[in-house]
Amino acid sequence: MSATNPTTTLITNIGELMTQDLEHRVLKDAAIVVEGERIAWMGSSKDAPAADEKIDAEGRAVLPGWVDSHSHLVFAGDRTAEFEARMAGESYSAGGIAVTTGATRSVSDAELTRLVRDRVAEAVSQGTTYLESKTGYGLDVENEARSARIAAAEVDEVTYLGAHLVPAGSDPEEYTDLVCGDMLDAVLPHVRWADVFCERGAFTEDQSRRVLTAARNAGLGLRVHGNQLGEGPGVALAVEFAAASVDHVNYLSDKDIAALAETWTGWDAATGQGARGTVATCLPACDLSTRQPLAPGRELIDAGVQIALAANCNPGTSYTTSMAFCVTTAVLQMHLSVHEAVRAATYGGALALGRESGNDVDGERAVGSLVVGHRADLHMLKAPSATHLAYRPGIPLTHSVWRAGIRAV
Ligand SMILES: N=CN[C@@H](CCC(=O)O)C(=O)O
Ligand SMILES: [Zn+2]
Repeated sequence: MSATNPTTTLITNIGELMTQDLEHRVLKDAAIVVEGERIAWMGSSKDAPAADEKIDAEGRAVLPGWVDSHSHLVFAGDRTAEFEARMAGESYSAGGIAVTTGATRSVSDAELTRLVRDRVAEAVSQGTTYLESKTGYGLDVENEARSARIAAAEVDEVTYLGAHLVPAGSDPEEYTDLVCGDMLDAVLPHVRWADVFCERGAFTEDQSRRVLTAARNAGLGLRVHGNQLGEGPGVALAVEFAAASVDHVNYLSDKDIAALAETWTGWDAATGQGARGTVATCLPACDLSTRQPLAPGRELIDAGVQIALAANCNPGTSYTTSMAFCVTTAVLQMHLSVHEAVRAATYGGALALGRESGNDVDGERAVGSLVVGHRADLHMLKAPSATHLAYRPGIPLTHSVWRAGIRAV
């Protein structure tokens, strides 16, 4: 252990340490040492070194904290009435985004910040330790820039989603110009990613292509909301632009699955080396709340596609921050194994955000897996194994959480 930072915590007597590392190791009767913000040591309890502080896990399981790579946390208001109508048989349409945009524009910066902060706290209390949020409920230059600025202060990764909906009364082509021009310039200091809702009722293939091109030229990483409400060009566009992820992916043709798989052929899963492909991000809470077919996570994995699971917290389609619920659903209804589901919600999310391997020199530590040198993002369960996440559905199983080495729960 380094002499420069004497604060070390040994967590010992871990019943199951699911590392989600490249070897997919699951250690029994394990221990882990956290030093500052990093993982300093992992191994068998009996070999554990001394530390400043010692915590007895009493046989509980420890996993990486959840990496939630898709959310829309910058909003005010809710859409209870729309949800009730949907449960009564209405179908989801993108138009509801306008309702949230009106509510979001109407609150002060301080109130919007408080709302985002409360949602982050809710997520962390359930084991989420790394969180992305999109803009997309501002939809004009001033309000998109405000959303991006507030998000940048509260979450780990910010995605620009000016291309969420064409505001009522705007010409779609002129609005797309704005998204690619002044609005992009205004958000740029605060964001690392750009996204486009490529779907009927939102942005066409051509408009989406323009948004992705402008964002790429501005140096942003790309993601796409695609194939949520029907088959469409979203996946093909994401592949064409080498996007980091395509999200939703409910309606996929065989060609879409093959195209996604093809993006991963230059990447070696055993070493994490080579060109990363496009992650398919499945959003099971959203699928249930919109009564869409669950994304074909099993087929995607079997085809060789790296997938992520994310909560997609937003007031329209998925008003939850619970990654555990997504993992449970992925096991019970999407036919993933527990290990696969936890991997998609940790390592998979990190892959989707380009944070699965880190540079330990400049502090950009990797997240989503438990490896010496990676960020100490730990999730201890009130259970002896991760299997309990699916075996005991709906039971809050978070016992404690460390985020960048700091005890958060
Ligand atoms: N599908 C597009 N965007 C959000 C929903 C936005 C809303 O309805 O407010 C989603 O990811 O599901
Ligand atoms: Zn979304």
